[in-house]
Amino acid sequence: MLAAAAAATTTRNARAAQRLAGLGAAAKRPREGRRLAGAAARAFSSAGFPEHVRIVEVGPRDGLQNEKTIIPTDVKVEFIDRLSRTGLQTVEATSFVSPDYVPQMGDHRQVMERISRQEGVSYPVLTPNMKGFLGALESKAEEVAVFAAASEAFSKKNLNCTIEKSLDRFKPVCEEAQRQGIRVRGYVSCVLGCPYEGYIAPAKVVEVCERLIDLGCYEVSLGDTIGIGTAGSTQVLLTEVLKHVPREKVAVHFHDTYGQALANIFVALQNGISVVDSSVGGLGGCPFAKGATGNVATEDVVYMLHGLGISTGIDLEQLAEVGDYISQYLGRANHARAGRAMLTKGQFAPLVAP
Ligand SMILES: CC(C)(COP(=O)([O-])OP(=O)([O-])OC[C@H]1O[C@@H](n2cnc3c(N)ncnc32)[C@H](O)[C@@H]1OP(=O)([O-])[O-])[C@@H](O)C(=O)NCCC(=O)NCCSC(=O)C[C@@](C)(O)CC(=O)[O-]
Repeated sequence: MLAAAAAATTTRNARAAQRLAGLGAAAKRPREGRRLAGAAARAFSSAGFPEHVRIVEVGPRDGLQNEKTIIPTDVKVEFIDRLSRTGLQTVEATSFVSPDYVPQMGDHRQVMERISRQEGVSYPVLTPNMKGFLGALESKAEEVAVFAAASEAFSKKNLNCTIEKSLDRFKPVCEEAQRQGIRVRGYVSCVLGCPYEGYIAPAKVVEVCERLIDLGCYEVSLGDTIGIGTAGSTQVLLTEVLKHVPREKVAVHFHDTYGQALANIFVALQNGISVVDSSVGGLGGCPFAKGATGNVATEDVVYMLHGLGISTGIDLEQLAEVGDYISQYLGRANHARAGRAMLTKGQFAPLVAP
């Protein structure tokens, strides 16, 4: 399946490269790209990097949740549908949370009803408690996510309860999900720092990760909620986490406040991690972490991954168009550097095509 996904991407990227570079020069570019990607893949996979990375696109949820003006449901549906056609395997669609806390996600039911679900694409939704889970179930969600924090202060702001209480609330969610055959993903926020408490000890992150895995989460995503991490602190954290949690159950989720997200993802890849969360156009922010910027841009992550010879199954050109669509709708700058470059006339087409 991975080989098939990689082959499909190769063809799509080759076509994209031809279109973007202008046919004269492009005729050779896809071949050069493939050669480069092959050489990079050999070099990096022998150094322990994954051969394939699954991107968890969180734009429709993390990306939009902090927008102050309510976005029409039609636009959210169009956004999700466009993302689903880019080769992404996972598009986090919405949150079944209280509209008093996050008004932007108040149309969760309508979003789930109206999206065109593509085969092979998962549409997880956030469910902080049984009320949210039951709503998700009625909306035929096939995957949900519970979200804890490694910081008590953040947990109180985000979920209005302690970490322990949040885990108590997740227990019946995970049990019922298991009975219904629904996959549960876990998040841990503030893994590299908290807007209220500052430094967070890696041991605390490990403890919450282990609790989520014990509850039945198939994967835990480590959230650098305020984008404060560096390559150094990411490595220190992963060294601890990977002593206790199997590598294949760990994902990373970086915000890009300090511009370090790509470097941190590179460190995660070096540690063999193969699931990365991101938002097209670098959208996003958390209503409970003021001043933190959006997620790392998916376009930039995919460009880096393809450059390392790591397959994603994603058509980068199509993805860049979706990032542009939503940025234009929101009337804000597109924060994806690779996305902007690909869409700018006269820019060099990417050479890589894994
Ligand atoms: C969890 C609660 C609900 C607790 O909030 P609470 O006030 O303690 O809840 P409650 O159980 O006392 O209920 C209060 C009211 O909320 C209702 N309620 C209760 N549950 C739900 C629900 N699921 N959906 C809709 N309504 C709900 C409930 O029915 C009741 O309504 P009333 O009787 O007063 O009319 C609240 O704190 C909440 O909704 N928080 C939202 C947090 C959130 O969405 N944060 C952003 C996502 S996390 C994030 O961005 C970080 C992440 C994942 O991206 C990773 C990273 O970057 O770090």
